[in-house]
Amino acid sequence: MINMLDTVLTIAATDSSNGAGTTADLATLNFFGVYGVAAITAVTAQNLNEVLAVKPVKNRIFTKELQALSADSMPKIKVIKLGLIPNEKILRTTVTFIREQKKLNPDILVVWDPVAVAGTGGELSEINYSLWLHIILPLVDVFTPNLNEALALCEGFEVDTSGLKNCMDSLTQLSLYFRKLGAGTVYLKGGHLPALINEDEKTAKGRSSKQGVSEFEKLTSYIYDVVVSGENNDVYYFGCGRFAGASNSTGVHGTGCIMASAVAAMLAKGYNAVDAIAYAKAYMTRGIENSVDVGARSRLFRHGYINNSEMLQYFPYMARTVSELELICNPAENTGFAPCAHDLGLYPVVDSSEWIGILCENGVKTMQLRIKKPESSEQLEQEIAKSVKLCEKYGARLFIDDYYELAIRHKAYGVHLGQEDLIDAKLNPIREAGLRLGVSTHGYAEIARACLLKPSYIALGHIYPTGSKVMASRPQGPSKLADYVALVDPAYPTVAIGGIKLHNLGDVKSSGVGSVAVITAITAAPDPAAAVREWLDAVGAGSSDPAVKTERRGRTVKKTSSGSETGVSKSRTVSAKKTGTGRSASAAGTSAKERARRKSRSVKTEKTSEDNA
Ligand SMILES: Cc1ncc(COP(=O)(O)OP(=O)(O)O)c(N)n1
Ligand SMILES: Cc1nc(C(=O)O)sc1CCOP(=O)(O)O
Ligand SMILES: [Mg+2]
Repeated sequence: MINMLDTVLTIAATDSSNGAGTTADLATLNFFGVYGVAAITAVTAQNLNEVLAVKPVKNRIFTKELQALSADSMPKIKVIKLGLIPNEKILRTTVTFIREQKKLNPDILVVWDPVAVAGTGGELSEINYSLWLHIILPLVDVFTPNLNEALALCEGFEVDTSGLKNCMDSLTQLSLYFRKLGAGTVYLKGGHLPALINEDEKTAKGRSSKQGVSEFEKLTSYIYDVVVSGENNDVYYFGCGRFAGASNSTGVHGTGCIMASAVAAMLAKGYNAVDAIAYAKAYMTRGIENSVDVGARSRLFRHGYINNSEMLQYFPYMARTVSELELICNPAENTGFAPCAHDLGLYPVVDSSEWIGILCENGVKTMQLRIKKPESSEQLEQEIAKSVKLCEKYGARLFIDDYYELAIRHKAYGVHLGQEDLIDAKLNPIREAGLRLGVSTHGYAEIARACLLKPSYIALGHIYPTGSKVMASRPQGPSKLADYVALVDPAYPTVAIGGIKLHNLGDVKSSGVGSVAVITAITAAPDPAAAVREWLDAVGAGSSDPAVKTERRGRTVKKTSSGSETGVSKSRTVSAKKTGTGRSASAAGTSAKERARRKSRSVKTEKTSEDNA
């Protein structure tokens, strides 16, 4: 269903082939359930081989289009997406229009895809954008150049392709150039990177990393996009497999337009820029892998929006550091964390062993010790040791928040880490000790990062406003919670957290989430023991853990068919259902490496008979 109030205006040219331009933009917006309107800047005659003609519309007509679309009789525009602008006259009118619109509605967002050359090679615009960057970029909230476009706009910049780390640093510097000129979020798409790698580096396959994957392989087998966003120039690396099916063509027609429209749609739906990019990227991967070869130089993208576990296989991975990004290149070594029950039940989060005792005595089977201000390191360690003993006695699962080294030392059941914690945490010792890992997420991008780490569960927060923690993000609400659960379940157990009380529990449970984490609903209750019992009645204590088969806490190590070791037993897999007609590109086009990676995304937990009881 299209929400007519989430309106996106695309300012772009037509494409007679409908692969790119305004019609592709409108198709994309439609699939995302937002309402699209268009102001045409030029008419182009194109097919999947070439651009035959570009005819700019008269500036007078273009001005009227904008006037018509901004009239009171139209839904309010939430996002403006800029595509092909053929000449300076149209660009000037566009800049004036955006300034006026931002004055009337400061919340309006602008996405700019700097189209200058068609994917098939034809020149589309006569504008020298380098001269305009300082005027346009301060008006732009999300800037989406591909690497070729970015390099054309930053004359003299050379990408350092000598290894993944240097390359990512270099792409970050390039993104920062646009940020300094005023762009909001910069989303630099790295698909064209292999073309920049020189002959010496191609033959330097011997320069292998310690994992045995050469730097050349790392740079060419996967696509890395760099996103720089926020006041502190936070860097996000998005990585995904390379679609091999497009290698002997100019690729899939219109992907730049479709990507920018997908981002615009997600912004109109209220997602932040980084989450919008994460989901839009999944949409792109799905459409590219199912693209159709009609015997032309470029392929036809296949649209289609879904939001459930089928989409997970197309999701990018997100990393905050290059060493995290390396996990993408070494799927066989990225074995994931020990599994836990799919349904963890009521999951109180408390700050002392005294509370842990109360929870254990009243039948809680999953809990977390979260001490934010320990009196001393000795007191902290004693509290952890005492809590572990209590939980062992009562057969309860104890996760330790933040202090993973102490959790390992005292053999806790698991560890819970947030996105910031993950930047410095050493994950290998946690994995090797067989402890479970729970990871906090607050939207699609963080879910994409969690999936890269293959944790034991994924926490989804914060659902409602909470007084227990200062949050950087907005409350997600039960509807987004349901979307996130649909995406990651059954691959990962899910835990909802943040502002959950008995009065909103019904909506939380309707999302299908496997566990409910609460602080104040129990710790601030007048009679905490009674509150625990009431919550246990409402949520349950969860199910038993998967069978314990190895030396410590049940990590069943199996060989996959590809021969790599995984830390989980695979009882179910999330299968890709191929949609529509025509030749599906997936089987033919997806590289063996990518298929292996997909395989490693199969279901993370075992569903025991108790799970289904
Ligand atoms: C179950 C669960 N979910 C989320 C959190 C929050 O963890 P984090 O983001 O690391 O924040 P702090 O709790 O450390 O403030 C959690 N603790 N438990
Ligand atoms: C510790 C914590 N983490 C959150 C997240 O979203 O990551 S919300 C939260 C506080 C939860 O407390 P209450 O149940 O009192 O709202
Ligand atoms: Mg933390």
